[in-house]
Amino acid sequence: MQRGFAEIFSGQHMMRDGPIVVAGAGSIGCFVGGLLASAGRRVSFLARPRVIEEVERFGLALTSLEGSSWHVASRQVRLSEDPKILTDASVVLVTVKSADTADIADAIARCAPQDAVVVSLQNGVANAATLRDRLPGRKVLAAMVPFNVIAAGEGRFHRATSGDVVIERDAANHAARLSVPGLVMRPTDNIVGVQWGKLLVNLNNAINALSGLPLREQLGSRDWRRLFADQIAEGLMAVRADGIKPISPTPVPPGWTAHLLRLPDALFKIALAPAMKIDPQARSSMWEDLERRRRTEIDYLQGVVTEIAARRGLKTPLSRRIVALIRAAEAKGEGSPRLSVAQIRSGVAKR
Ligand SMILES: NC(=O)C1=CN([C@@H]2O[C@H](COP(=O)(O)OP(=O)(O)OC[C@H]3O[C@@H](n4cnc5c(N)ncnc54)[C@H](OP(=O)(O)O)[C@@H]3O)[C@@H](O)[C@H]2O)C=CC1
Ligand SMILES: CC(C)(CO)C(=O)C(=O)O
Repeated sequence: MQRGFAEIFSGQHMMRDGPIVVAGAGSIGCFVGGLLASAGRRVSFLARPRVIEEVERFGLALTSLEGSSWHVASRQVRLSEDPKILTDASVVLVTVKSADTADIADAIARCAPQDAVVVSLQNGVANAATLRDRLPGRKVLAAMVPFNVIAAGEGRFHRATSGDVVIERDAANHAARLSVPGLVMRPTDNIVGVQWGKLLVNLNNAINALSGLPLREQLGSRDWRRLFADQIAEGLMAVRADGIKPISPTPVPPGWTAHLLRLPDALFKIALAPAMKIDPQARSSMWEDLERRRRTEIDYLQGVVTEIAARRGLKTPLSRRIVALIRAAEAKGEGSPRLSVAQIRSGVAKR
């Protein structure tokens, strides 16, 4: 056996003792990677210079809605903008936005060991497939992150909603290997259903980004919830037309979500408040993209719905309108356009 490559047997698989490398450390990567480091795992961050400077200067101060906190000193993680940091990875956690998946896959192909296990912690339903296409012969696991992370600056990352990560089950049990205090990874035999269920929830990312409101305020208003419900109804119609059975990331089944969202405020609070704990500051990752003048993931969320609809001859006017509004906001580069429900619905036949 080679020095430094102590192999741990688990089931039929072996795992090298190399670090976990977070590929594209931003909100999710710093939070998940930080929790792993705080539990004593060796963690490396492939990150942009601004993130490296922030972590070098402040370390990581991780907090959660439930009141837990963790501090990770900068010396507890290795940081680099050079993909060569992937060279000794045993696990690579992919946490870039969907448009960057192909590029990060190419970096993994060039630099990471062939037996490093690649885990996608991204939203959308196509990232694991992109990684598999570009990383032939490598083990790629899809996972779904249900919680929101706020990047508050100066190394502070706050988990602003709750939930466990769900990860594709594998014989080497990466769900257990990557679970540490504060971070539970639950294995599933149907990650595809889980990802499509999350996609339906993520259709609110664009609505939230267009509104400019915190998620809690937005979801506290029936008009906004009705808009989200109409968006889910379109998404569900498209997804079902493609023969997909989504699994909800919340305790509410996908078929019921739209009905519950349409309830009057008082009833909605009673029905969903226990399941929906949201920090008053939480906003969707797409809102953050608009604010930071970055490309959004709209093509991988509403864009998937409109693509299925086009193929199946279905009408999804609200999804099309929202794609157009997000594209316009990206092009303008002025952050959230802070639209009203009526402005978003303008020109879209009401259900
Ligand atoms: N934020 C959230 O609350 C949640 C996010 N998600 C999903 O998780 C995924 C990650 O989201 P999030 O953490 O918000 O994204 P972020 O944009 O915060 O983080 C991704 C980071 O990766 C960097 N990056 C991209 N390419 C490279 C590269 N080649 N080398 C080094 N760094 C790179 C980006 O830099 P740059 O911006 O300069 O390109 C950015 O800093 C997305 O799919 C998102 O939808 C899921 C649940 C919740
Ligand atoms: C807010 C949350 C957790 C669900 O929409 C999310 O996935 C995101 O912001 O991308």
